[in-house]
Amino acid sequence: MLFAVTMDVAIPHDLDPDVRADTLAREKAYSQDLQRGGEWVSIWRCVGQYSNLSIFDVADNARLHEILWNLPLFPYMTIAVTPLAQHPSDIAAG
Ligand SMILES: O=C(O)C[C@H]1C=CC(=O)O1
Repeated sequence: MLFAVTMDVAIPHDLDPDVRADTLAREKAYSQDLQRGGEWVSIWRCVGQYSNLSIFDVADNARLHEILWNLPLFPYMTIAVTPLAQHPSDIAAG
């Protein structure tokens, strides 16, 4: 199942710098592991925002929830999920 997910990040300015650095490093490793595994298909920076738009290809809603819930930055994110379906005009779909 395909999902488009936007993640808006708002890390508190007074967060301990070591905690911030550790959280960001764990977030990057977590994201890249899932990208290598094929579930996190792509990640794009939303221009001018501390925000990304990502495409996920996962087994079901529960799996996407598990992935998002375990993001190291989850406590500092506002997340929006859009389920995707094939578009009838998509030439790649045949
Ligand atoms: O920078 C971000 O958009 C937040 C986050 C999501 C994955 C990742 O590596 O960082």
